[in-house]
Amino acid sequence: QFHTIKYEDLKWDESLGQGSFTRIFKGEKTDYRDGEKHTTEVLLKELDPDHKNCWESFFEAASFMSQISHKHLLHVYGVSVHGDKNIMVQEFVKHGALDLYLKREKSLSVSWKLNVAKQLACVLNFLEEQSIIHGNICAKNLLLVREEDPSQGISPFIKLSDPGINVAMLGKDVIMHRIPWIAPESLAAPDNLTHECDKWSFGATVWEIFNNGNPPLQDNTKPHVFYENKQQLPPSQWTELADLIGQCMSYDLAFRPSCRSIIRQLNSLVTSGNNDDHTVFDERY
Ligand SMILES: N#Cc1ccc(Nc2nc(N)cc(-n3ccc(CO)n3)n2)cc1
Repeated sequence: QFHTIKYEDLKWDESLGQGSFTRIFKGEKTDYRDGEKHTTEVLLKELDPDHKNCWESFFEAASFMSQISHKHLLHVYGVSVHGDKNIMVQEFVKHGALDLYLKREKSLSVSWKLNVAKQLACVLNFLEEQSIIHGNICAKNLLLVREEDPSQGISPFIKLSDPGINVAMLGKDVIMHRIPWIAPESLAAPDNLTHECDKWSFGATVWEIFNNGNPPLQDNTKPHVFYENKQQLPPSQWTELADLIGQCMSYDLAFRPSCRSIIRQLNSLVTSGNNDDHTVFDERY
């Protein structure tokens, strides 16, 4: 269910950091087509050898990404296994993960943020139509293919990355670190994710996007208390935005909006031009 790539056709360049249980490197893959040698720039995502028991879930994520294609879904070329190394070979996305970009770029406009949120809603809708659950939607798993260039009228372009190791495979402590992105009902039953779980995570991710990648919970917050007390993330001063995030992050999953409603509400959140000046979240959060 996915393409296997020969280890000797891969070349490792610089390390680009690490996700949870994985290390990522810039690299190249070589393939020989119609007698010619083609070299492609790739992202090599290595599963940590001390988590090799998760290799099935790691490759499940790869096959998940290989089975469907959408303009806002990351392309996965295939996988390579060499000794105790499990490697997922992905398209190299120029500007990397959105969580770091949000933290770095402090003056992103509200229309930039709205545009990115709409792209995420679009791929969320596509996944729901394909009855596919991602299970790990967050700014860390959004990749920035193209920066905006207002002078050329070029808007940002994002892709959703693979979901990584299935949350059911992860220990309790790791699941705790997924609060507040993981839906509350998934804490108790991480092995039966629903489309509603992805909507909860969508709400938390939109919150991140509009909050410049600031951490949703203060370090001193005990994660499980947040759900026990049915707490919400600090609301935006932009009421319509706060309402949408609040609907997606309903503790009662029946109250979470359909993807169509999410898209409709995002489209009605027109940037009335002047809301770029006032802060959508006040600075103390
Ligand atoms: N400096 C810098 C820099 C770093 C990465 C990229 N590119 C890229 N391409 C992908 N296909 C996936 C990722 N990821 C990054 C985190 C995760 C975790 O999921 N993936 N980064 C480009 C520049």
